[in-house]
Amino acid sequence: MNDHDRDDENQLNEQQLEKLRGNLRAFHDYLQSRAAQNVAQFAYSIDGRTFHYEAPLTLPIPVGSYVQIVTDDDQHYLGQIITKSVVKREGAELGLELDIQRDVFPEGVNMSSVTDRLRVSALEGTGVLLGTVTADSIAPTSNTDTFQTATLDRADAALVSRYLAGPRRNASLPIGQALYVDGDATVRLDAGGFNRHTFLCGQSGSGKTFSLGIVLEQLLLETDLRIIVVDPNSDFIGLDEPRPREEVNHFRPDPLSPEAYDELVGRYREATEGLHVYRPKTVASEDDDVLRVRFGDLSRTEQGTVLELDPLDDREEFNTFWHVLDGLDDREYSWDEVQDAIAHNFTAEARQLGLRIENLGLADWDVWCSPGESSLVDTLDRSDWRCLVLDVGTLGSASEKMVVTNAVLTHLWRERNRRRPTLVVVDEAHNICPQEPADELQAISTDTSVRIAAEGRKFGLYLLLSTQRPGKIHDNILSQCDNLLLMRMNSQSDLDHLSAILSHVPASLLDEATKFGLGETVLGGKFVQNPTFAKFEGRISVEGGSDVPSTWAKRRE
Ligand SMILES: Nc1ncnc2c1ncn2[C@@H]1O[C@H](COP(=O)(O)OP(=O)(O)OP(=O)(O)O)[C@@H](O)[C@H]1O
Repeated sequence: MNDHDRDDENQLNEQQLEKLRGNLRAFHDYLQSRAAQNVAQFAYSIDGRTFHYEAPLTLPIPVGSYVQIVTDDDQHYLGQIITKSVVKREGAELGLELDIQRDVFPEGVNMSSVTDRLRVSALEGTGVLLGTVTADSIAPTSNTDTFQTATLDRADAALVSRYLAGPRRNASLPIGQALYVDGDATVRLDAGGFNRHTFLCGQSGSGKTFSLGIVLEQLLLETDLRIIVVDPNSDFIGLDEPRPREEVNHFRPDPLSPEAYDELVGRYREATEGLHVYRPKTVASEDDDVLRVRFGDLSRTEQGTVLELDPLDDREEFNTFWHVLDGLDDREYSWDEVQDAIAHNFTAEARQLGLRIENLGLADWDVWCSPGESSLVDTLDRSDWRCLVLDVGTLGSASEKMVVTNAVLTHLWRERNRRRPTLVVVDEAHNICPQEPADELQAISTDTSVRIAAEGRKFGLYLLLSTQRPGKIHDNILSQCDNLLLMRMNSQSDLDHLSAILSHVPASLLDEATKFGLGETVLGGKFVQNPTFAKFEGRISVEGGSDVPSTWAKRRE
């Protein structure tokens, strides 16, 4: 064996080198994972209202979830995670002496020791202290509830349930289960919170309509609040029809026994006795009321807008029109009576007016009451109803929808001094109160909605507006909404818009909406104690307005 051969033998071959590298890597990973496991899991509070925390990456505490905090002196707190981020810190330096002869390395490689610095990743963030937990209460904290070292862990379902049940003087509306809790924790809305305006938004398919249905069902079951639903997609025409037990159970975590189902349905039928579904004559069944208004129910401005009359550009016609209306006995005139009066006015302007009506096709609208026929607006004045569902979705034209909606909103505002608590629910609200109205009818409905949003509360008029396009709603209305129900929303600009206008839910919680699944929501405002993450569950009534089934896409046999 010559010197050269001996050198080759002493040197590590590729396989041995790979093994050495592997061992070093394994040792590194072992120390790294030990370091990660040893990340402290602690919290401290310097103001008694909020806390800071650090925890291992593996601790499942999503933003919005509940945590239990126990201090060194055994004070227990319930907290909620508000922000969460990953920090990477430099850990200890790891050094390894290599007991290997220098000449075993291939040429150019020279190693007597290796060193490596561990890098430790951990969670850190902030939260709010929701209360001090004792055996019989969860009391608000004060600014003296400061602590330096406390352990932090996920809160158990029993504690979260206790918190969510809260001390309530008002009726509670169970709407589903809290998210991020191992076990059942029912989320209940405080019915008293509906004396504020409410904003519900989420992108298409997030479960808005289904969830709104649950809120309405619970309001019907548990309160006496009168409800008017402006329903542009015919989604709530089955609100008074309970589903069969199997279907009800399909949407519940705790299936109802036949007896419990009968009891619930019995109560629901009672609660919906005063529910009337108003539908266009073309589709109304015997049980439905006919969705019609009198021309005289509209304000003069609305009437002129329907005829597309401009007081200055069309001054002659406009003036004739006003005189015709003045000649009618009282406000309760029908469209037919107006047309009749125009036909009996033999002036040139009246003839122009008649032609205008004919050309606009106004006489063919389905929404006009015949002479003597009772109008939807008459019902608004009565007190023998509990809920009115207005199926404007089936009306023939967008203008007819707006006419009915305007007639209702204008009347409610005009009669506000009656002070009858009424929740006005408007689905697809961006069509009724847009930031930028597309036409005169929209401008009128926006104007009335802004008034109701600003001053309606003191007269008992509360809005519940639902939309998938929060950026399109008039800012002066959005800013008046004290309750928020946010479902899945992918658009960051919409979320930024919401957080700029609404202050009751921190932006970091709103941002969670991008991760929501079907039916999941964050609730904030007067109807919950603090922002609450939930999944809607427990729909009772039939959903209307379903999409056309995609059976055409089925695989061919
Ligand atoms: N919490 C839920 N549990 C079970 N099914 C749900 C839930 N929420 C919604 N769904 C179902 O998901 C589908 C879509 O829901 P929904 O119509 O309420 O969505 P949406 O946000 O109103 O959509 P769009 O704006 O397009 O009308 C429906 O078939 C509904 O039955």
